[in-house]
Amino acid sequence: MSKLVGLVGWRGMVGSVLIDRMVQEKDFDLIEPVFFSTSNAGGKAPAQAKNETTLQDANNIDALKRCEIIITCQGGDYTKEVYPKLRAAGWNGHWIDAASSLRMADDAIIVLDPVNRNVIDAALGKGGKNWIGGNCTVSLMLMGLGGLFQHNMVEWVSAMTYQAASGAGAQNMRELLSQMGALHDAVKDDLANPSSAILDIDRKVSATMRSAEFPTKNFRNTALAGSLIPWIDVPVENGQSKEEWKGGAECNKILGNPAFRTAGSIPIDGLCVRIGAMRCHSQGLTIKLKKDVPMDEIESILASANDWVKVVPNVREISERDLTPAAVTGTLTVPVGRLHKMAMGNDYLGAFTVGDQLLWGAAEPLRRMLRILLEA
Ligand SMILES: NC(=O)C1=CN([C@@H]2O[C@H](COP(=O)(O)OP(=O)(O)OC[C@H]3O[C@@H](n4cnc5c(N)ncnc54)[C@H](OP(=O)(O)O)[C@@H]3O)[C@@H](O)[C@H]2O)C=CC1
Ligand SMILES: N[C@@H](CC(=O)OP(=O)(O)O)C(=O)O
Repeated sequence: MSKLVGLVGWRGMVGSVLIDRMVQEKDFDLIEPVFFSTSNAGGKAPAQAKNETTLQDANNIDALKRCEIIITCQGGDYTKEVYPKLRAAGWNGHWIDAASSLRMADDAIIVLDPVNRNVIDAALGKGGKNWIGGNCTVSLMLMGLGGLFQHNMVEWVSAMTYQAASGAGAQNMRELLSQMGALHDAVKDDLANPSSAILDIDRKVSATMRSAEFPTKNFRNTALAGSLIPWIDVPVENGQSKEEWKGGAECNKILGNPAFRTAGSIPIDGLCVRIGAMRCHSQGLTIKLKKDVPMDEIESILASANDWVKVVPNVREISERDLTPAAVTGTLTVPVGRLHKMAMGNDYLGAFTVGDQLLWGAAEPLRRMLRILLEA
């Protein structure tokens, strides 16, 4: 008989991408899904439902307890509220979660199986039950650079990120487009006139961006369209934002290394910046290698690390075509390019990588963890 799998948060942004991928990969053929809701218990479950066609209450511990596996994309507040109650009620099933709340817990594994299948298998062998998706920026960097870590070639990494609006949520994606529209509206007539002065256009754009009417509620009163935001998430120690802290903390945990900032861990740090892309995060990377390795060897190590990474030759036209959010969005491909030895020395590697933050950055590692559990 198929395992009873509870799905919470399936109609949100990450959840919808997860369901799409589960349909594409025919995962529903292997499970008996139970759909939960925090807002519409008793309503009709989506088309993928089989025997359980009614939405269950996502806050009802007894209803959740029936499931052998629960996947949640509902968010951190839901996890903090429901997960402890479920375990306290004696539930011993597998918990697969997109939210960050449990990531650094000792009994949780951050799942990214093309990179850390060994860590997942070891935890499974010891009876592990908590499988948490990593931060999108972290997962995408490891999908791109996985080969270098696998071959123990990395002394440290500096990551400068260019993160999409989707990372902040669905409302922020909408607000980015509203901002773009407002800027265009402000200069529509001037653009239609080929002889209008560009500095007049620019003045109107700047005035619109700074006006009180510009739609900025979701981006904390800051313009993103035509601008950028050099801070993501709350401040933590050492002048870092939490998004920057996750780079070091989560990468080391995913790789099974000692804890970040302790002996034997890999220093990973940088600056995380929001830009006006829709759903692809990009990163400019400076990688200090443990030794000088020839470029052709580096390229072949990167390219063979997993089935989704794609090495893009360091050629202008190919980079402009293949190494952009516009090219990558909605795909599982993680291109890595701009590969070159840097002016600081032959053991310094420059790289640029792009990835869809709702696929490998959020939904796909969860879906693949479900498959691992179903096949175990
Ligand atoms: N956004 C991202 O890039 C990433 C997010 N995550 C994590 O995933 C979790 C969910 O994020 P995200 O998918 O962005 O959250 P959403 O806000 O899109 O969805 C969360 C929940 O909101 C409820 N909801 C209320 N109104 C609507 C509506 N109009 N349309 C759809 N759902 C609605 C739904 O619950 P219900 O059906 O019960 O009413 C839904 O499951 C968070 O913990 C986040 O940290 C992880 C990685 C990346
Ligand atoms: N913080 C990420 C998105 C995200 O949800 O991250 P996390 O899963 O670590 O909370 C971003 O803004 O791009």
